[in-house]
Amino acid sequence: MTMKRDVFITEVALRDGSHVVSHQFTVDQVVQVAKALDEAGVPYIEISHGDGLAGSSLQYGFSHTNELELIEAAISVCNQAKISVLLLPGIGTMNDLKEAANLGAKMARIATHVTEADVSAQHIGLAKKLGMETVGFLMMAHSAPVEKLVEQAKLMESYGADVVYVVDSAGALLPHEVRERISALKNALQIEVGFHGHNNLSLAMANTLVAIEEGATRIDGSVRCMGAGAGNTQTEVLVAVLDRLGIQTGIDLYKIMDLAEEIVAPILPAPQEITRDSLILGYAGVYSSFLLHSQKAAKKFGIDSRDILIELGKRKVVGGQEDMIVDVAKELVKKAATVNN
Ligand SMILES: C[C@H](O)CC(=O)C(=O)O
Ligand SMILES: [Mn+2]
Repeated sequence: MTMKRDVFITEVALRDGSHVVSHQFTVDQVVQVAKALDEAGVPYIEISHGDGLAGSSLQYGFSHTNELELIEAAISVCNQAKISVLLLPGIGTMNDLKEAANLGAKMARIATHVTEADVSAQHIGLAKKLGMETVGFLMMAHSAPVEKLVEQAKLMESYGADVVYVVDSAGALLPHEVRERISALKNALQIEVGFHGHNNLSLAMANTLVAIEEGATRIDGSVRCMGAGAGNTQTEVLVAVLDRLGIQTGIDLYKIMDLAEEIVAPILPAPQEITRDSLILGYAGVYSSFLLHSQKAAKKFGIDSRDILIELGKRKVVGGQEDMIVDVAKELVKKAATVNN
């Protein structure tokens, strides 16, 4: 029997949550989480390095286990859930996508900075050719005006995307800004619209509900908020809230609560909360995955990680510019030395 779903949830703890464990997921962890998500009725489970396919590198952090091995292992234990992969053109290649599709990944999410959708044309085209459900993922959506977002989403639609997402990578969007963006996309596009939130300003749930009110039907969540920064919209809470609203997700509430408590919570290095640093991410509009890199640099150079993050926000740094974190830290140290002399 096919499950009626009003909203389709993509669980991202095994991809966005990879940032939380510095990309050290093991096969055993992935198998346990994916199996339980599948049994709970989650329709899509994303698995890749936190920065997408082929993200394992000095720049982004090396993975413990090759992501293709993780994808293969997850597919082997899922009966109904489809495995999704994330790919950032320039990090992942066409070949990486082909390998994931050959293993059985059914959905490809092609992620670009919100103003750079044109670099997704080839990858969206290839994903469609490979028979994958294809999503355009417009990151750092707070950093461009609504008209720009619409223009870029239309490009992704024209390349063949089945869905376009508003991605609040920095957890910086306020509810009225989510409303404007989702409603503009709903008016301009023929395809489905999605929303991916981060909880740095404690607004992930509110923003997700606004997105659904405006017609978004694809929603990302992470169990126990296991995602970069303060994490994403908490999946098990979202399932409960949507159930109260009479919106069907097809996900079993008790089962997703149990897996959150018994399987995911023990994997977290610390419970996900809004710390002063993750709050600054949302406040300054900085990519959530810069958190751990900035904390590391702050420790190394003996400065306040908030100062690094605020400066990165001023410079409007985008994903892929992780090397700027150390540059900024060095400049701050130099500036402080000049002031003190
Ligand atoms: C590569 C990023 O971590 C993608 C994402 O989840 C975001 O921009 O948010
Ligand atoms: Mn994210």
